Amino acid sequence: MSLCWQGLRHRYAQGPSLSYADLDLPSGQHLLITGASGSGKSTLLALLTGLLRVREGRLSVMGQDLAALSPQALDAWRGATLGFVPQRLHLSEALNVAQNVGLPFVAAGLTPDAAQIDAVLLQLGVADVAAQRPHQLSVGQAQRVAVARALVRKPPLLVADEPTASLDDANAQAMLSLLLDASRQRGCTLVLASHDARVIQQLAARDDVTQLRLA
Ligand SMILES: Nc1ncnc2c1ncn2[C@@H]1O[C@H](COP(=O)(O)OP(=O)(O)OP(=O)(O)O)[C@@H](O)[C@H]1O
Repeated sequence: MSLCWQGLRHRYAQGPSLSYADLDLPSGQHLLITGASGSGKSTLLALLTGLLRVREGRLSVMGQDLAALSPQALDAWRGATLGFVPQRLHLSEALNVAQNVGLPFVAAGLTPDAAQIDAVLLQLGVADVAAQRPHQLSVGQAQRVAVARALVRKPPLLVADEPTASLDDANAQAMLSLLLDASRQRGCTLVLASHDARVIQQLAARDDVTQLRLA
């Protein structure tokens, strides 16, 4: 199982108590988390990525029981296991494209691996803009750079939060294809939270995607 939880619940001190139906996601399956605004998608992503500690229930992500990790071990686990594509791409204007893609190494206290950066830029078709700043990129190029940054440390898990929310149809389609293709090529598990009807319609038809609807 790549993802597995039982009795998972998160209680906000000044907010709702959110409980999640048990799930076993077989290896090779991707997970699409859907649900209306406020149904708990972001909270679930925060639990799966270790940003919120599991206080109730059991949660295993890529074979690791997250509750068993110290805060330091959780940081190290996150750096080695998880590639994250945020809704707003958060590319730094102070850095060029190659430096942005190298940020996951810096965050882990490592020297950016130039060969891995070059390889992922090439794979995602943005090697030619490596020296440019984010504001010089098209929307599509910026998406590719954000996905390259998520993949540069070869994580087995790729997580995207509402990756198409602010995109027109063409760029939304491009982003979705990018995430699916990158996951297939690298053998990653993809976890995607979205309430975008375009995404749900396209992914619902695939037999390698499990849909989790939150109420
Ligand atoms: N830090 C917090 N403190 C208290 N309540 C919170 C906190 N964060 C989220 N909530 C509440 O928890 C519920 C679930 O929020 P969450 O952001 O997980 O939902 P969501 O499905 O991602 O929504 P959206 O699609 O609007 O981003 C909501 O009622 C929200 O108001």
